[in-house]
Amino acid sequence: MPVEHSGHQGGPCGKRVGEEGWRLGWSVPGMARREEQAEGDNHLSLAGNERRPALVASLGTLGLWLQQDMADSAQAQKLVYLVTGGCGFLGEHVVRMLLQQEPRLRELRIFDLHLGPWLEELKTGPVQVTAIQGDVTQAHEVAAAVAGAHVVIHTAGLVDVFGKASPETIHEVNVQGTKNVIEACVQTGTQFLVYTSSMEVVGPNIKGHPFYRGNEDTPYEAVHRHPYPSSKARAEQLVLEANGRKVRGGLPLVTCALRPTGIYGEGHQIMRDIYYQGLRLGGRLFRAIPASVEHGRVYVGNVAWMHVLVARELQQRPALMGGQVYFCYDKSPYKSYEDFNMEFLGPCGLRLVGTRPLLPYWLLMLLAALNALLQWLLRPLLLYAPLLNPYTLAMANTTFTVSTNKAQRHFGYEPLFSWEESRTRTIRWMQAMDSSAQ
Ligand SMILES: NC(=O)c1ccc[n+]([C@@H]2O[C@H](COP(=O)([O-])OP(=O)(O)OC[C@H]3O[C@@H](n4cnc5c(N)ncnc54)[C@H](O)[C@@H]3O)[C@@H](O)[C@H]2O)c1
Ligand SMILES: C[C@@H](CO)CCC[C@@H](C)[C@H]1CC[C@H]2[C@@H]3[C@H](O)C=C4C[C@@H](O)CC[C@]4(C)[C@H]3CC[C@]12C
Repeated sequence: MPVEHSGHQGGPCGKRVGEEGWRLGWSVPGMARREEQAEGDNHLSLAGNERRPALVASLGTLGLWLQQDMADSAQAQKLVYLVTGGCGFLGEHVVRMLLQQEPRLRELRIFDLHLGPWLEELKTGPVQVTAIQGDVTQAHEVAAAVAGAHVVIHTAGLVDVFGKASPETIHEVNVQGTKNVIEACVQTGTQFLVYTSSMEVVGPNIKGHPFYRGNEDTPYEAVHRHPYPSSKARAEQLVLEANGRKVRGGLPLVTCALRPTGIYGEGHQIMRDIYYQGLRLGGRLFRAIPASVEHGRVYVGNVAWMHVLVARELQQRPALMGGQVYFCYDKSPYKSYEDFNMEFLGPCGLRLVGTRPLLPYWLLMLLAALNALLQWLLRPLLLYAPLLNPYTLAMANTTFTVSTNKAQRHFGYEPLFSWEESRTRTIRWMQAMDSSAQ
């Protein structure tokens, strides 16, 4: 069961486009709808040109419309957005979703410790895309990036439940980094802040209590010992407490937090690791968790869409949405962590062996504890960071699922991608990844 993070191997996952294929082909259903609408408008104006007697009057009206249209779009394209962590798994989807779905965007700033080469392709579009290499733990770098932005979407974070980084570093990035973002908004006069929180600010808790299809108001004993959930919980609290603070110029800061459950989709590193692990095991994975343990999952495109929508609607309904938290949800089915992964790994040729866990839970716990010990012993020599440790085992083995419509009620959220689409896109990405490895 203990596995290390993957090396690269080819596998039976199909032969399609190269690894970057999902990036090049990136589009959303809403985009198609906007194109259809534009075509519809063209038909209308052509039909108008055919009616000769009314031509002079129509041209005059057309001129007025055009002027109005140009004025509208000049007026419309006025907002500056900043996405921190914009080159991460979720951040990249948020960036692309904003470019496709936020017509009022004038400039999009992407702030990240590591900038991706794919940013270059975005710079040729109508929106000014500004890539900023920077560190959220450096207050002056954050302030410089935030200055002049209308909206900040703060997704940057250190996501580590495997013991790769020290607790101090996790705290520094996730808590101090978030403090820096809040202070930058206050000092420079940015009024809207959306924070990417996590289901883990709620649970699962260290006692292993199930959270079965709960919502934002479900009582749950949130107890954190692990540095990652503790840091996310503290950062979320800071963001929510900052709601209503006066920013430079005197207007109130409006903040809210989105709490995704386990995100999946194109670019998901852990899915990649599990896939390569399965290949190393001869195309098999061995069931470790009972199928009855439900683990909440949400498609990355829908999480990105929720960020775009919440950022937009926060400006329209600050009184309702300011200081609120929203779970991220869609129509992904409720399943165990392993069964859910098989929705994608299965079509890529992997098999989950066993209808029940193959090892007793006490043995898994022992292996997880052994991994933790090995990590500690080997730390001076090398980084040993397997997927299985006492914390990840507890996460995978505790029911935590969400059932809510708060986002729909507060800001009209509906998932942009159906479950079938989310599944297909994720499978295609895995197949592309596999063919590029061969
Ligand atoms: N992946 C999930 O399942 C999941 C679930 C719930 C919440 N989240 C949250 O979503 C956010 C994004 O997670 P992700 O899965 O995309 O992770 P990721 O590691 O892919 O992305 C995080 C990004 O933040 C950047 N970053 C890290 N430290 C930074 C620093 N000091 N300064 C500037 N940038 C820095 C990284 O370079 C990276 O691009 C995180 O805040 C995470 O806590 C993730
Ligand atoms: C016990 C193993 C047998 O197959 C499986 C171990 C799986 C774990 C590595 C993952 C189980 C649950 C995952 C977490 C969850 O989906 C939610 C998260 C919240 C987010 O904020 C960060 C990622 C994560 C902690 C995610 C990490 C991987 C798991 C622990």
